[in-house]
Amino acid sequence: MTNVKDVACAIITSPEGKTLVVQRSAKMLLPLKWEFPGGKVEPGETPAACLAREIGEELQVRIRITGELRPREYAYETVTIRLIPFLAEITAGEIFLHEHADLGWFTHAELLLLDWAAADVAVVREYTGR
Ligand SMILES: Nc1nc2c([nH]c(=O)n2[C@H]2C[C@H](O)[C@@H](COP(=O)(O)OP(=O)(O)OP(=O)(O)O)O2)c(=O)[nH]1
Repeated sequence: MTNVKDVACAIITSPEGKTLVVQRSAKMLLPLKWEFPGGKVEPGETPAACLAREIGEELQVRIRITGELRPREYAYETVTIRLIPFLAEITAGEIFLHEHADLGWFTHAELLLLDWAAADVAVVREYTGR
């Protein structure tokens, strides 16, 4: 498909096994939907490099990538994205939210109850095994 935007996102887990999710602000596209932190891959950038940059910008922490899930394409009304999910852990820093309305650390059962950005639903199913 033409003009698909690659979006890298991080599924960050804590040592206790909870998963970090962020809530989009009321002023963003997809207002107040929950998503994994990340963003659009820029020209010439690898998805992994994009993720490190976006996580620095959005959360002010550094991460280590530990795995990948299946990329998922989703056609919104105005844009089609390919969401590229990475599994990751925080290696340095304290989270400070720069762009999002809220964040939470959730169990797998709790993840399934959130109001997700539509593209994320398939990723969350694969991740939680539901
Ligand atoms: N970061 C992230 N974006 C997601 C997820 N699921 C999902 O549909 N998206 C969408 C929302 C946006 O349209 C796009 C990511 O763009 P972005 O975060 O770099 O930029 P943005 O929302 O500020 O959008 P824009 O104003 O730059 O167009 O992917 C997700 O889990 N994480």
